[in-house]
Amino acid sequence: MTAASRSPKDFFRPLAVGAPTPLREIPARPSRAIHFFDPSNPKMAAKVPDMVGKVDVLLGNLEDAIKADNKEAAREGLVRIAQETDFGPTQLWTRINALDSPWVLDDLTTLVPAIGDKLDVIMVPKVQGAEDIHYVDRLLAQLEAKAGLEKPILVHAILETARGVANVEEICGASPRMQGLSLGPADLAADRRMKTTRVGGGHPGYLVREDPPRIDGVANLEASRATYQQDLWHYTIARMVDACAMHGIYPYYGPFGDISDTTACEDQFRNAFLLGCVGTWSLHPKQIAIANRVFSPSVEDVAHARRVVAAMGDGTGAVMLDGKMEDDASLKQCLVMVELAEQLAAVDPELKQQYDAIGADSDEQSEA
Ligand SMILES: CC(=O)SCCNC(=O)CCNC(=O)[C@H](O)C(C)(C)COP(=O)(O)OP(=O)(O)OC[C@H]1O[C@@H](n2cnc3c(N)ncnc32)[C@H](O)[C@@H]1OP(=O)(O)O
Ligand SMILES: CC(=O)C(=O)O
Ligand SMILES: [Mg+2]
Repeated sequence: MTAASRSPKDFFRPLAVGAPTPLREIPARPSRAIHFFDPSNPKMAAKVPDMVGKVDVLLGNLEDAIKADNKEAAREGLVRIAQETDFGPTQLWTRINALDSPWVLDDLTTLVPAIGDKLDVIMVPKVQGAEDIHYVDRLLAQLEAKAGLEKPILVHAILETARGVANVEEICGASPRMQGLSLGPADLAADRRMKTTRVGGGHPGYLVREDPPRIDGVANLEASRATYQQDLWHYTIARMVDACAMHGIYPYYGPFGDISDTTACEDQFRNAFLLGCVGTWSLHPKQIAIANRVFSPSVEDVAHARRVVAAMGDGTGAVMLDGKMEDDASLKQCLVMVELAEQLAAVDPELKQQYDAIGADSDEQSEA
Protein backbone atom coordinates (compact mmCIF):
# COMPACT_ATOMS: atom_id res chain seq x y z
CA MET A 1 0.00 0.00 0.00
CA THR A 2 1.25 3.49 -0.73
CA ALA A 3 -0.03 7.01 -0.14
CA ALA A 4 -1.91 6.58 -3.42
CA SER A 5 -4.04 3.84 -1.85
CA ARG A 6 -5.97 6.63 -0.12
CA SER A 7 -7.51 9.05 -2.54
CA PRO A 8 -5.37 12.20 -2.78
CA LYS A 9 -8.47 14.17 -1.74
CA ASP A 10 -8.85 12.09 1.42
CA PHE A 11 -5.20 12.03 2.41
CA PHE A 12 -5.42 15.24 4.41
CA ARG A 13 -8.83 14.55 5.98
CA PRO A 14 -8.88 13.64 9.69
CA LEU A 15 -9.21 9.89 10.31
CA ALA A 16 -11.73 10.41 13.12
CA VAL A 17 -14.59 12.86 13.55
CA GLY A 18 -13.33 15.74 15.67
CA ALA A 19 -9.61 14.98 15.21
CA PRO A 20 -7.36 17.87 14.18
CA THR A 21 -6.79 18.40 10.46
CA PRO A 22 -3.53 16.81 9.29
CA LEU A 23 -0.69 19.18 8.42
CA ARG A 24 0.08 19.71 4.73
CA GLU A 25 3.75 20.39 5.45
CA ILE A 26 5.96 19.10 8.22
CA PRO A 27 7.51 22.10 9.96
CA ALA A 28 11.30 22.32 9.66
CA ARG A 29 11.94 22.69 13.37
CA PRO A 30 15.56 22.37 14.51
CA SER A 31 16.20 18.84 15.75
CA ARG A 32 19.96 18.41 15.72
CA ALA A 33 19.94 16.22 18.84
CA ILE A 34 17.06 14.02 19.95
CA HIS A 35 18.14 13.48 23.52
CA PHE A 36 16.94 10.23 25.08
CA PHE A 37 16.14 9.99 28.77
CA ASP A 38 14.56 7.27 30.87
CA PRO A 39 11.61 8.90 32.66
CA SER A 40 11.72 6.19 35.36
CA ASN A 41 15.30 7.08 36.27
CA PRO A 42 15.17 9.82 38.94
CA LYS A 43 18.70 11.10 38.17
CA MET A 44 17.95 11.51 34.47
CA ALA A 45 14.49 12.93 35.10
CA ALA A 46 15.99 15.53 37.44
CA LYS A 47 18.22 16.78 34.62
CA VAL A 48 15.38 17.39 32.16
CA PRO A 49 14.36 20.93 33.26
CA ASP A 50 17.98 22.12 32.94
CA MET A 51 18.23 20.70 29.43
CA VAL A 52 15.29 22.75 28.16
CA GLY A 53 16.60 25.34 25.70
CA LYS A 54 19.97 23.57 25.42
CA VAL A 55 18.82 20.68 23.25
CA ASP A 56 16.41 20.77 20.33
CA VAL A 57 14.44 17.64 21.29
CA LEU A 58 13.94 15.85 24.61
CA LEU A 59 12.63 12.31 24.17
CA GLY A 60 11.11 10.30 26.99
CA ASN A 61 12.00 6.73 26.07
CA LEU A 62 9.54 3.96 26.93
CA GLU A 63 10.94 1.17 24.71
CA ASP A 64 14.26 -0.69 24.67
CA ALA A 65 16.69 0.29 27.45
CA ILE A 66 13.74 0.51 29.88
CA LYS A 67 13.50 -2.63 32.00
CA ALA A 68 10.21 -4.52 31.74
CA ASP A 69 9.57 -3.89 35.43
CA ASN A 70 9.93 -0.14 34.87
CA LYS A 71 7.64 0.25 31.87
CA GLU A 72 4.75 1.65 33.89
CA ALA A 73 7.00 3.87 35.97
CA ALA A 74 8.55 5.26 32.79
CA ARG A 75 5.12 6.02 31.31
CA GLU A 76 3.92 7.67 34.53
CA GLY A 77 7.23 9.52 34.89
CA LEU A 78 6.89 10.94 31.39
CA VAL A 79 3.36 12.15 32.12
CA ARG A 80 4.54 13.84 35.31
CA ILE A 81 7.60 15.45 33.69
CA ALA A 82 5.56 16.70 30.72
CA GLN A 83 2.91 18.20 32.98
CA GLU A 84 5.43 19.88 35.27
CA THR A 85 7.85 21.22 32.65
CA ASP A 86 7.62 24.28 30.42
CA PHE A 87 9.54 23.08 27.34
CA GLY A 88 9.85 26.52 25.74
CA PRO A 89 11.63 26.13 22.37
CA THR A 90 12.54 22.48 23.02
CA GLN A 91 10.33 19.82 21.46
CA LEU A 92 9.00 16.92 23.52
CA TRP A 93 8.99 13.52 21.83
CA THR A 94 8.46 10.02 23.12
CA ARG A 95 9.44 6.57 21.86
CA ILE A 96 6.54 4.19 22.51
CA ASN A 97 6.91 0.44 22.85
CA ALA A 98 6.78 -1.80 19.79
CA LEU A 99 3.37 -2.37 18.23
CA ASP A 100 3.43 -6.09 19.10
CA SER A 101 4.41 -5.48 22.74
CA PRO A 102 2.09 -5.74 25.77
CA TRP A 103 2.72 -2.07 26.64
CA VAL A 104 2.03 -0.02 23.54
CA LEU A 105 -1.75 0.27 23.80
CA ASP A 106 -1.46 1.65 27.33
CA ASP A 107 1.36 3.95 26.18
CA LEU A 108 -0.88 5.58 23.59
CA THR A 109 -4.13 5.59 25.54
CA THR A 110 -2.37 7.10 28.57
CA LEU A 111 -0.08 9.65 26.89
CA VAL A 112 -2.46 11.22 24.37
CA PRO A 113 -5.20 12.28 26.85
CA ALA A 114 -2.70 13.24 29.58
CA ILE A 115 0.01 15.10 27.64
CA GLY A 116 -1.09 15.03 23.98
CA ASP A 117 -1.07 18.83 23.91
CA LYS A 118 2.63 18.82 24.82
CA LEU A 119 3.84 15.92 22.67
CA ASP A 120 5.22 17.01 19.32
CA VAL A 121 6.23 13.65 17.91
CA ILE A 122 5.71 9.98 18.73
CA MET A 123 8.52 7.72 17.62
CA VAL A 124 7.36 4.23 16.60
CA PRO A 125 9.99 1.49 16.75
CA LYS A 126 10.42 -1.54 14.46
CA VAL A 127 8.10 -0.24 11.77
CA GLN A 128 7.74 -2.92 9.08
CA GLY A 129 5.53 -1.27 6.51
CA ALA A 130 2.74 1.23 5.83
CA GLU A 131 0.26 -0.94 7.75
CA ASP A 132 2.02 -0.11 11.04
CA ILE A 133 1.75 3.61 10.37
CA HIS A 134 -1.91 3.26 9.32
CA TYR A 135 -2.70 1.57 12.64
CA VAL A 136 -1.04 4.31 14.70
CA ASP A 137 -2.52 7.01 12.47
CA ARG A 138 -6.14 5.94 13.05
CA LEU A 139 -5.68 5.27 16.74
CA LEU A 140 -4.05 8.66 17.27
CA ALA A 141 -6.92 10.37 15.42
CA GLN A 142 -9.47 8.67 17.69
CA LEU A 143 -7.53 9.57 20.83
CA GLU A 144 -6.91 13.15 19.70
CA ALA A 145 -10.63 13.60 18.97
CA LYS A 146 -11.57 12.22 22.39
CA ALA A 147 -9.02 14.45 24.12
CA GLY A 148 -10.11 17.52 22.14
CA LEU A 149 -6.60 18.17 20.82
CA GLU A 150 -6.22 20.96 18.30
CA LYS A 151 -2.84 20.04 16.82
CA PRO A 152 -2.06 16.63 15.29
CA ILE A 153 0.71 14.63 16.94
CA LEU A 154 3.36 13.72 14.36
CA VAL A 155 4.83 10.25 13.86
CA HIS A 156 8.47 9.26 13.41
CA ALA A 157 9.45 5.72 12.38
CA ILE A 158 12.62 3.87 13.29
CA LEU A 159 14.08 1.92 10.39
CA GLU A 160 15.35 -1.16 12.16
CA THR A 161 14.12 -4.23 10.30
CA ALA A 162 15.03 -5.58 6.87
CA ARG A 163 11.35 -5.39 5.86
CA GLY A 164 11.18 -1.79 7.05
CA VAL A 165 14.15 -0.91 4.86
CA ALA A 166 12.58 -2.70 1.88
CA ASN A 167 9.37 -0.69 2.45
CA VAL A 168 10.99 2.61 3.32
CA GLU A 169 9.26 4.69 0.65
CA GLU A 170 5.76 3.45 1.51
CA ILE A 171 6.43 4.05 5.23
CA CYS A 172 7.37 7.67 4.55
CA GLY A 173 4.23 8.21 2.47
CA ALA A 174 1.81 6.30 4.69
CA SER A 175 0.35 9.30 6.52
CA PRO A 176 0.49 13.08 6.55
CA ARG A 177 1.62 12.66 10.17
CA MET A 178 4.96 11.23 9.07
CA GLN A 179 7.64 13.59 10.40
CA GLY A 180 10.77 11.55 9.71
CA LEU A 181 12.84 8.41 10.03
CA SER A 182 15.75 7.38 12.23
CA LEU A 183 18.27 4.66 11.56
CA GLY A 184 18.07 1.86 14.14
CA PRO A 185 21.46 0.22 13.61
CA ALA A 186 21.33 -2.20 16.54
CA ASP A 187 18.01 -3.92 15.83
CA LEU A 188 18.61 -3.66 12.09
CA ALA A 189 21.96 -5.44 12.43
CA ALA A 190 20.29 -8.23 14.40
CA ASP A 191 17.36 -8.53 11.97
CA ARG A 192 19.72 -8.67 8.99
CA ARG A 193 21.91 -11.21 10.79
CA MET A 194 24.90 -8.91 10.41
CA LYS A 195 27.95 -10.14 12.35
CA THR A 196 28.39 -7.10 14.57
CA THR A 197 27.83 -6.59 18.29
CA ARG A 198 27.61 -2.79 18.43
CA VAL A 199 25.10 0.07 18.58
CA GLY A 200 25.89 2.13 15.47
CA GLY A 201 29.26 3.10 14.08
CA GLY A 202 31.76 1.29 11.92
CA HIS A 203 33.61 -1.99 12.29
CA PRO A 204 37.35 -2.58 11.80
CA GLY A 205 36.68 -5.74 9.80
CA TYR A 206 34.57 -3.95 7.18
CA LEU A 207 37.29 -2.55 4.98
CA VAL A 208 38.93 -2.37 1.60
CA ARG A 209 42.68 -2.84 1.09
CA GLU A 210 44.80 -1.03 -1.47
CA ASP A 211 46.16 -3.02 -4.38
CA PRO A 212 49.58 -4.61 -3.90
CA PRO A 213 52.53 -2.71 -5.38
CA ARG A 214 53.81 -4.22 -8.63
CA ILE A 215 57.39 -4.64 -9.71
CA ASP A 216 57.78 -5.40 -13.43
CA GLY A 217 54.09 -6.30 -13.49
CA VAL A 218 54.38 -8.80 -10.63
CA ALA A 219 52.28 -8.13 -7.52
CA ASN A 220 54.24 -8.03 -4.26
CA LEU A 221 51.74 -9.69 -1.96
CA GLU A 222 54.13 -9.50 0.99
CA ALA A 223 54.23 -5.67 0.97
CA SER A 224 52.29 -3.84 3.61
CA ARG A 225 49.16 -2.20 2.23
CA ALA A 226 46.89 0.47 3.60
CA THR A 227 43.36 -0.50 4.55
CA TYR A 228 40.39 1.81 4.74
CA GLN A 229 37.49 1.14 7.06
CA GLN A 230 34.14 1.46 5.27
CA ASP A 231 30.80 2.69 6.53
CA LEU A 232 28.38 -0.15 7.32
CA TRP A 233 25.43 2.26 7.26
CA HIS A 234 25.99 4.16 4.04
CA TYR A 235 23.45 2.21 2.00
CA THR A 236 20.67 2.42 4.56
CA ILE A 237 21.18 6.09 5.32
CA ALA A 238 21.26 6.95 1.64
CA ARG A 239 17.96 5.10 1.10
CA MET A 240 16.44 6.84 4.12
CA VAL A 241 17.53 10.25 2.91
CA ASP A 242 16.05 9.74 -0.56
CA ALA A 243 12.76 8.35 0.80
CA CYS A 244 12.43 11.25 3.25
CA ALA A 245 13.33 13.92 0.69
CA MET A 246 10.82 12.44 -1.76
CA HIS A 247 8.06 12.74 0.87
CA GLY A 248 9.05 16.08 2.41
CA ILE A 249 10.00 14.60 5.79
CA TYR A 250 13.26 14.42 7.76
CA PRO A 251 15.99 11.76 8.08
CA TYR A 252 18.11 11.26 11.22
CA TYR A 253 21.11 9.13 12.13
CA GLY A 254 20.35 7.23 15.33
CA PRO A 255 22.22 6.02 18.39
CA PHE A 256 26.00 5.82 18.68
CA GLY A 257 26.56 3.45 21.58
CA ASP A 258 30.26 3.94 22.29
CA ILE A 259 29.69 6.92 24.57
CA SER A 260 33.41 7.24 25.37
CA ASP A 261 34.50 7.44 21.69
CA THR A 262 33.46 11.00 20.98
CA THR A 263 35.69 11.20 17.90
CA ALA A 264 34.12 8.24 16.06
CA CYS A 265 30.70 9.47 17.17
CA GLU A 266 31.38 12.85 15.60
CA ASP A 267 32.57 11.17 12.37
CA GLN A 268 29.37 9.09 12.07
CA PHE A 269 27.21 12.11 12.78
CA ARG A 270 29.12 14.20 10.22
CA ASN A 271 28.76 11.56 7.48
CA ALA A 272 25.01 11.54 8.12
CA PHE A 273 24.87 15.37 8.07
CA LEU A 274 26.75 15.52 4.77
CA LEU A 275 24.45 12.89 3.23
CA GLY A 276 21.34 14.91 4.14
CA CYS A 277 20.29 13.98 7.68
CA VAL A 278 19.01 16.85 9.83
CA GLY A 279 19.92 15.39 13.22
CA THR A 280 20.79 12.40 15.32
CA TRP A 281 20.17 10.80 18.70
CA SER A 282 21.99 11.66 21.89
CA LEU A 283 22.11 8.91 24.52
CA HIS A 284 24.31 10.71 27.04
CA PRO A 285 24.54 14.41 27.90
CA LYS A 286 28.00 14.62 26.33
CA GLN A 287 26.63 13.67 22.90
CA ILE A 288 24.37 16.76 22.78
CA ALA A 289 27.24 19.16 22.14
CA ILE A 290 28.63 16.86 19.42
CA ALA A 291 25.28 16.69 17.65
CA ASN A 292 24.66 20.43 17.94
CA ARG A 293 28.10 21.17 16.51
CA VAL A 294 27.93 18.67 13.65
CA PHE A 295 24.36 19.37 12.55
CA SER A 296 24.88 23.15 12.46
CA PRO A 297 26.53 24.29 9.22
CA SER A 298 30.02 25.64 9.86
CA VAL A 299 30.59 29.38 9.83
CA GLU A 300 32.88 28.92 6.79
CA ASP A 301 30.21 27.01 4.84
CA VAL A 302 27.56 29.61 5.65
CA ALA A 303 29.91 32.42 4.61
CA HIS A 304 30.64 30.67 1.32
CA ALA A 305 26.96 29.89 0.71
CA ARG A 306 26.02 33.52 1.26
CA ARG A 307 28.71 34.66 -1.18
CA VAL A 308 27.37 32.29 -3.86
CA VAL A 309 23.80 33.51 -3.28
CA ALA A 310 24.96 37.13 -3.60
CA ALA A 311 27.08 36.41 -6.68
CA MET A 312 24.29 34.52 -8.47
CA GLY A 313 21.97 37.54 -8.55
CA ASP A 314 18.67 36.36 -10.08
CA GLY A 315 19.81 32.73 -9.67
CA THR A 316 20.32 31.89 -13.35
CA GLY A 317 23.44 31.57 -15.47
CA ALA A 318 26.98 30.73 -14.35
CA VAL A 319 29.65 32.73 -12.50
CA MET A 320 33.25 32.10 -11.43
CA LEU A 321 34.01 32.41 -7.73
CA ASP A 322 37.47 31.57 -6.34
CA GLY A 323 38.28 29.69 -9.57
CA LYS A 324 35.14 27.55 -9.38
CA MET A 325 32.04 27.54 -11.54
CA GLU A 326 28.79 28.27 -9.71
CA ASP A 327 25.37 27.87 -11.30
CA ASP A 328 21.72 27.18 -10.46
CA ALA A 329 22.53 23.78 -8.95
CA SER A 330 25.32 24.92 -6.63
CA LEU A 331 23.11 27.89 -5.72
CA LYS A 332 20.36 25.49 -4.62
CA GLN A 333 22.83 23.66 -2.37
CA CYS A 334 23.93 26.97 -0.92
CA LEU A 335 20.33 27.94 -0.26
CA VAL A 336 19.86 24.72 1.76
CA MET A 337 22.81 25.81 3.91
CA VAL A 338 21.64 29.42 4.29
CA GLU A 339 18.06 28.41 5.18
CA LEU A 340 19.27 25.89 7.74
CA ALA A 341 21.56 28.50 9.28
CA GLU A 342 18.61 30.89 9.58
CA GLN A 343 16.40 28.25 11.23
CA LEU A 344 19.11 27.35 13.73
CA ALA A 345 20.04 30.96 14.46
CA ALA A 346 16.42 31.55 15.45
CA VAL A 347 16.74 29.07 18.35
CA ASP A 348 20.46 29.22 19.16
CA PRO A 349 21.71 32.69 20.18
CA GLU A 350 25.38 31.61 20.20
CA LEU A 351 25.14 30.37 16.62
CA LYS A 352 23.25 33.50 15.62
CA GLN A 353 26.13 35.60 16.88
CA GLN A 354 28.66 33.54 14.90
CA TYR A 355 26.58 33.61 11.70
CA ASP A 356 25.86 37.35 12.08
CA ALA A 357 29.56 38.07 12.54
CA ILE A 358 30.50 36.39 9.25
CA GLY A 359 27.55 38.03 7.53
CA ALA A 360 29.49 41.24 7.42
CA ASP A 361 32.72 39.52 6.27
CA SER A 362 31.03 37.68 3.41
CA ASP A 363 29.31 40.89 2.30
CA GLU A 364 32.72 42.57 2.15
CA GLN A 365 34.20 39.67 0.15
CA SER A 366 31.31 39.69 -2.36
CA GLU A 367 31.72 43.41 -2.91
CA ALA A 368 35.51 43.13 -3.40
C1 LIG B 1 19.55 0.86 20.52
C2 LIG B 1 18.66 1.89 21.21
O1 LIG B 1 17.49 1.70 21.31
S1 LIG B 1 19.44 3.31 21.78
C3 LIG B 1 18.20 4.12 22.74
C4 LIG B 1 17.96 3.50 24.07
N1 LIG B 1 19.03 3.75 24.98
C5 LIG B 1 19.03 4.82 25.80
O2 LIG B 1 18.09 5.59 25.78
C6 LIG B 1 20.21 4.98 26.70
C7 LIG B 1 20.17 6.33 27.43
N2 LIG B 1 21.36 6.53 28.18
C8 LIG B 1 21.64 5.83 29.31
O3 LIG B 1 20.88 4.98 29.74
C9 LIG B 1 22.91 6.19 30.04
O4 LIG B 1 23.48 7.34 29.50
C10 LIG B 1 24.01 5.09 30.02
C11 LIG B 1 23.48 3.79 30.63
C12 LIG B 1 24.45 4.82 28.60
C13 LIG B 1 25.20 5.61 30.81
O5 LIG B 1 24.71 6.02 32.06
P1 LIG B 1 25.73 6.30 33.29
O6 LIG B 1 26.59 5.11 33.46
O7 LIG B 1 24.90 6.77 34.43
O8 LIG B 1 26.61 7.48 32.68
P2 LIG B 1 27.43 8.55 33.49
O9 LIG B 1 27.90 7.99 34.80
O10 LIG B 1 28.48 9.06 32.57
O11 LIG B 1 26.36 9.69 33.74
C14 LIG B 1 26.71 10.94 34.25
C15 LIG B 1 25.48 11.64 34.75
O12 LIG B 1 24.62 11.90 33.62
C16 LIG B 1 23.35 11.30 33.84
N3 LIG B 1 22.89 10.78 32.55
C17 LIG B 1 23.39 9.75 31.82
N4 LIG B 1 22.68 9.59 30.70
C18 LIG B 1 21.73 10.55 30.71
C19 LIG B 1 20.70 10.87 29.80
N5 LIG B 1 20.50 10.18 28.68
N6 LIG B 1 19.91 11.93 30.10
C20 LIG B 1 20.08 12.63 31.24
N7 LIG B 1 21.04 12.35 32.16
C21 LIG B 1 21.85 11.31 31.87
C22 LIG B 1 23.59 10.19 34.82
O13 LIG B 1 22.40 9.88 35.52
C23 LIG B 1 24.64 10.80 35.72
O14 LIG B 1 23.99 11.67 36.61
P3 LIG B 1 24.68 12.09 38.03
O15 LIG B 1 25.87 12.94 37.67
O16 LIG B 1 23.60 12.87 38.72
O17 LIG B 1 25.05 10.82 38.73
C1 LIG C 1 17.81 2.83 17.43
C2 LIG C 1 17.40 1.49 17.77
O1 LIG C 1 16.39 1.29 18.37
C3 LIG C 1 18.27 0.43 17.36
O2 LIG C 1 19.36 0.70 16.87
O3 LIG C 1 17.85 -0.72 17.54
MG1 LIG D 1 15.87 -0.72 18.38
